[in-house]
Amino acid sequence: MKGIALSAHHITARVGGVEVLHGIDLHLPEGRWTSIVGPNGAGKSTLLKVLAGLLPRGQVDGQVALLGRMLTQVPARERARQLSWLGQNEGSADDLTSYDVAMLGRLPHQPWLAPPSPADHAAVEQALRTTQAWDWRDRPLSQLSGGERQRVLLARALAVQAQVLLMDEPLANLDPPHQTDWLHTVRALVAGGATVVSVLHEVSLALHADDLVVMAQGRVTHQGGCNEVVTHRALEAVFDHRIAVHELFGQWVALPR
Ligand SMILES: Nc1ncnc2c1ncn2[C@@H]1O[C@H](COP(=O)(O)OP(=O)(O)OP(=O)(O)O)[C@@H](O)[C@H]1O
Repeated sequence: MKGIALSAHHITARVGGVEVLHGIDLHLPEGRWTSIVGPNGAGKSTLLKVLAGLLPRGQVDGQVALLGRMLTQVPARERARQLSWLGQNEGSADDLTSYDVAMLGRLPHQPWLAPPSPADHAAVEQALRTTQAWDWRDRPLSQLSGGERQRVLLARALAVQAQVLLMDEPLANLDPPHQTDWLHTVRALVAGGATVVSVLHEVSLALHADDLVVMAQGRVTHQGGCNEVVTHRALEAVFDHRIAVHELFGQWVALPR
C-alpha cells in the first residue's frame, strides 16, 4: 500500500489580495505521476506553489503535508532535499554556466560553505546528460535558447534527486523530441519510486500521467486515473467540450472538436 506524498487540506489562497483557491482538498499518492490541467487562470500554478510551500504563509489558509509531515514543520534544508521545484518563467542566475545552475540543485545536500562532493558532481553530470544539456555545460544560461535553457533548469530540478518533484509547465519551449524525452524521464523517476506532479497545458501529454487533477475557477473539479472514462469526460467538460479524448495507437489523445 503506497503512502501519500503530498496532501492539501482545506487550502484557500490569496494572490494580490484576491482569493484564487477556494477550499482545496487533495491527496497525491507516492510513486505516481499526477498532472494538473485546466483552463487559463484556474489556479494550477498557485496550487503547485502552495504544495511547494512557496506562497507566503499569510496568503494561505489550510495545511499541506509532505510525506506525512506538516510542510511547515519540515526544516527548510530537509524540505529542499525532499521536494524539487521547477517553476514557470523563473528568473535564474543568467551569468552562471549551465553546470553551475544545475549544481544549485545540490545545495541542500552540501554542508555550509563546503565544496561540491564527488556525489554532487556525479548527480549534476547525470542530470545534464539526461536532459541532453551536457554539451553546453560551460555556457552561461543567458546565451541559451528558450528550450536549451529549460533543459538546464530541468537538469537542476533532477540533480536534487528528491523524492517529490513539482514542475510547472516543464515542457515550455521544448521541441517534440525533448518533450518525449521528458515523458521517458518522468516515467523512469516514477518507476524508481519518485512522485511527480506537473502542471501541463499539453493535454495529450498530460494524459500519459497516472492520474489527472482537473481544475477550474480555483477548485478541483475532478481527480482520477488517466485511463478512466469519467476522467476523460471531466477533462472535456472543463474545456467546454471544445476538445474530445480519443484512443489512438494505444494512447489517449485530446483533439479539437
Ligand atoms: N499577482 C496577482 N495578482 C492578482 N491576481 C493574480 C496574481 N497572480 C495570479 N492571479 C490570479 O490568480 C488566478 C490563478 O492564477 P494561476 O497562475 O494559478 O492560474 P493557472 O491555472 O496556472 O493559469 P495559466 O494556465 O494561465 O498559467 C488567475 O485568475 C490570476 O489572474
